[in-house]
Parts: sequence; C-alpha cells; structure tokens
Amino acid sequence: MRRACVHPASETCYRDAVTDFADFQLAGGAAGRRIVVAMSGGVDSSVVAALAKASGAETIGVTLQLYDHGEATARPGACCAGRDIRDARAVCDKLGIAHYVFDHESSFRTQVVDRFADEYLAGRTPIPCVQCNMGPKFTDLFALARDLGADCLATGHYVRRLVGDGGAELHRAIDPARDQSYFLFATTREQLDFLRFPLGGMPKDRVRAIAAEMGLGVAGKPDSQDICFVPDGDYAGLVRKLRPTAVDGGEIVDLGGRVLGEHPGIIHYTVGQRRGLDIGGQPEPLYVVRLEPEQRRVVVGPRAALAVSAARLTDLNVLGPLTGPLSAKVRSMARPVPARLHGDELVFDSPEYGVSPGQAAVLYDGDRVLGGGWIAETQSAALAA
Ligand SMILES: Nc1ncnc2c1ncn2[C@@H]1O[C@H](COP(=O)(O)OP(=O)(O)OP(=O)(O)O)[C@@H](O)[C@H]1O
Repeated sequence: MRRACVHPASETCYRDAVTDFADFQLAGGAAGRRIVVAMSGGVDSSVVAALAKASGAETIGVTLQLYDHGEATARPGACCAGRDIRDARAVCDKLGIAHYVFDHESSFRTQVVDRFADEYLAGRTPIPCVQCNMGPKFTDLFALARDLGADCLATGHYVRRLVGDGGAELHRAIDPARDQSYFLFATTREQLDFLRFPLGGMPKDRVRAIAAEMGLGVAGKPDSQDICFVPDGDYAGLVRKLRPTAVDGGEIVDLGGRVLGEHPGIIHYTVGQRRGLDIGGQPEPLYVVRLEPEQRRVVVGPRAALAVSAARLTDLNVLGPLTGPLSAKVRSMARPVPARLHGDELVFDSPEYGVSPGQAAVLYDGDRVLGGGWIAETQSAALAA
C-alpha cells in the first residue's frame, strides 16, 4: 500500500518514495538487478534514476537524441537536444551512474514527424505522442534496454502499473492533471511486463521535492509542453515545411455541398473547430464536421451535426476485458463517457461531440486502461436516429 507523503520537502518524503519502489517489483529487492532508466533531461526521469539508484539496483541512464531544435536552451517543447542531453548527463554524474546517448533522429523523423504531417494531409488529427511512445520510446528503448541486460525499463510517465490476477495492468496516475494513460494505450502486454513507472503514484510537487532533496540541478526545470517538435505550436507551418507541394487550398461547403467560402489547406482544420472558418453571414454558428482530403473540402454544419453515435476503431490494443460496459475517452482532454465495444465498433451510450478520425479512443474500467484503438471513421447520431 502506498503511503501518503506528509512532508513534501523532507527526508521522510524521500525515504517513503524509495520504499515505494515496490513499483519495480523485483523479487528479493533490487540489489543485483539492472534497471535502465529512460532519461529526457527533465525532472521526472531524473527522479526515476535517483529512485532506481537508491533501490540498490545497478542503474543505467539512456537518452535518445530525437530532435534537434538547433539551439541550446531547454524546453518548452524539448525533445532531447543539446541542453537536455547535458542535463541528463549531469544528473547521471551526480548519481554516479552510467549514461548513454543514442542518436535516433532518423527513426523519430520517420515514425513520428513524417507521420504527423501525412496524417494532417489525410484529413486526420494526429497524436504524435502516442506514436513516439510506441516507436522510439517503447520499441527502440526496449531493444536498447534488453541489449544492456536490463531487468526492466523505467520511465517518468505518470501512469501506474499494478499487478492483478492476470498479470501487469495499466492504470491512471493518482494525479489526474498529470495522468498520461491516454498516450500509453498502445503499450503491449509484453512491454508492460518489462516497464516500470515509479512516478504514477506521486504528485508532481513530491517529485520536485525529491529532486531538490537529492540536489539534482533539474529540480526547478520547467515541464515540457505540447508537441516537442513544434515548440512554437505552429503545426500547419511545420506541415507546409515538410510537404511544401501538398498543402493546397480548397472549398468550404455546407452539408448539402453548397460552397460557402475558401480555405488555405485542410491541415488548418480539425473536426469540431469553429475558429478560422472566415465564412460570415451564416444564420447559426458553423463547425467543421468533416474533412474530405481527396476533394480538399472542409465540410461545415451546425453543432448538432457533430453528434456521433459510434466510431470504428482500428489497431485495437487489448489490455483487459472489453466485453462489458466501459468508459471511452476520445480526446486527451475529454472526459471519459459510457460506451460499449462491439467488435471494432465503439458505441456511445449518448451522442458524443468532437470525435475526430486520427485521435485515439482509450477504454477504461474506472482507473484501469482496458485498451484502445485509433478512430478511423465516425457515425453521425443524426443519421443513426
Ligand atoms: N529523448 C528521450 N530519451 C529517453 N527517454 C525519454 C526521452 N524523452 C522522454 N523519455 C522518457 O519518457 C518519459 C515521458 O516523457 P514526456 O516527454 O512525456 O515527459 P517529460 O516532461 O519529458 O518528462 P521529464 O520531466 O522526465 O523530462 C520521460 O520521463 C522519460 O522517461
């Protein structure tokens, strides 16, 4: 049972956290075991490394160089360019553990950045953080950790791994504001067996308190934000840069096909969006209902047209029983809503709004992640009625 920390900045807090290293579930304690810690140079993974070391295990820090912004200042997007790598190295030096840096820029580029651009061009709204977790972080890092003879791979993700009767389960973090379970739905059972997430049971201020207690230079380092390879938030600008010939304008049409205006490229739009349509003189507010990439059309309609009764999912990852009632989260910031899964069709108990192809539908039983899939297409509640 995890104990609450009542002294956020005290020695007691740190001792509790190390004792909590039951997350590593290494039979007979961690001595004699080898833990590889995925280190991004931020405070979270640095504290994971400190906890791993304190558990008595041989600890090795591994950093993937994924993307270089061509500058030296860390954050806001940060994805292990110069300064972050140096920060990770400094933490490892302080802890007296080995640190290896691997250049995975080209795999990150193909698996995450190029795919991000192509998804936008196909009229979908991508979630690159899931692709990154599935590719560079969990596939590439896995292989590296195994090559290094590790017993487990530990990361600073805010999720919990609990062991039930059927084996390792993925659960939400205790801190709802930090929970990253939506972005980890595609973690396989095999990966889950090997992964450890020691921060999922802690609030962030406790993590920072441990970092300060340990004298880690990153204790006050700001959190990374948004999508690491788009630090200025200009997604459309990045897609234009990557695919200069593919971003063409087209028509904005209503549900009946009537042309209402023009747009500079479908990459600027996402289902449910209202801003930026620039089609005045309409009797009621209009929203993006659908993107039609072949015709380069943006289809708009009233809010009622956004109501979705069901979604077809692809690449379903199963981590628990999916046959009963469950709750489904269809955007990272959405609240989970009651639904049921029939084959690959997710049927909502009540119409759901803003369901966008390209996003993930993550399925929960309370705090437990039962699995999830990619939203391929949606069924309008109006048509289903
Ligand atoms: N480039 C990287 N190399 C190795 N591991 C990484 C890298 N980027 C992220 N990770 C691992 O994935 C975890 C989650 O990454 P995420 O980007 O969501 O968080 P973060 O804010 O970067 O965390 P941190 O405070 O550790 O920097 C990190 O805590 C770390 O364990």
